[in-house]
Amino acid sequence: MPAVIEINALSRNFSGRTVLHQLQANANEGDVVALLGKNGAGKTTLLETVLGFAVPQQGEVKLFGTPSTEIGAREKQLIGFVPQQDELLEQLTPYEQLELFARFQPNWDPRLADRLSSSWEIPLTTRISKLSLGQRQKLSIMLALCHKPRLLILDEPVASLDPLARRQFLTELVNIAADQQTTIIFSSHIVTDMERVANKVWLLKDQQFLWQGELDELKESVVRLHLSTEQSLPASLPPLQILHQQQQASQYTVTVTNWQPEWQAGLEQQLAASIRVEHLNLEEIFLELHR
Ligand SMILES: Nc1ncnc2c1ncn2[C@@H]1O[C@H](COP(=O)(O)OP(=O)(O)OP(=O)(O)O)[C@@H](O)[C@H]1O
Repeated sequence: MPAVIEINALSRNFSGRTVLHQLQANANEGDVVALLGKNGAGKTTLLETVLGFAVPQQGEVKLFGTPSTEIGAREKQLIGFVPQQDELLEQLTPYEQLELFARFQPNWDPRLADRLSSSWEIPLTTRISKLSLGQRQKLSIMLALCHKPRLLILDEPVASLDPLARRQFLTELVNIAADQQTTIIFSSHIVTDMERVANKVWLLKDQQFLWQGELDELKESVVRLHLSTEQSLPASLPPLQILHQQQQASQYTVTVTNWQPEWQAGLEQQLAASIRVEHLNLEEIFLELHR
């Protein structure tokens, strides 16, 4: 079975300025991918390219085994998308918008739609133009979720949601990824949320994936070492890559990548040091990688 998403040597530029360079990644059924990057790193550009909205200058993206710029109506029905700026029809009410959308979606789940609209208190009979930003965002999420997509792409879906709605939304995501084996690509600046639900991370920096792989492996690789030694530390510690280093007398704090637990004993011996390894959460890792 082909991967749900295959990104192959993908490059994008705007007016000669490279935004994405030679990206390579896969996502399979049931993967929940956290797409991370600073403002302007290229997250929206990548998601829109994955969806086939633009032809890349180099490389390609395949969805369900077909180039994303060539997918037909049948594959499109397998995709749910929450864009950064919603595309709701201002003159309709949420009820009318949901009805209209459901008409074109054979897999529409009316019970899920009823449950979400009631727990999210969507004012079903108010014109969309009169809704708050958070209510609009909830409605956009419903349109993407309720037809039971096999691929769900969410570009900053929770920026305007209150903490309660965000928590409910995350629970829905976890459920659909587990129950339906939906593949989810999720971009957000609320990194703690992503850490709760993602099993993979795609981290964009300087036009490339600085990390593309399992979240657990990233958390094992980037750690903070607390060293106590009377020796001065060498400038580099290959194969570790030092991201940041601080010293107070004989105490060093060194944040590294490429860490492997089995190296601890050898490093302690080499540096005549005792070492405590501190594991970081995803937000701390993101900050360390952007120092
Ligand atoms: N249509 C376009 N024409 C020219 N440049 C563009 C276009 N779309 C995006 N860019 C540029 O590409 C870069 C990446 O933009 P993109 O919106 O993909 O970033 P992002 O990671 O989604 O940012 P944010 O977190 O702020 O939403 C930016 O420098 C942006 O100015």
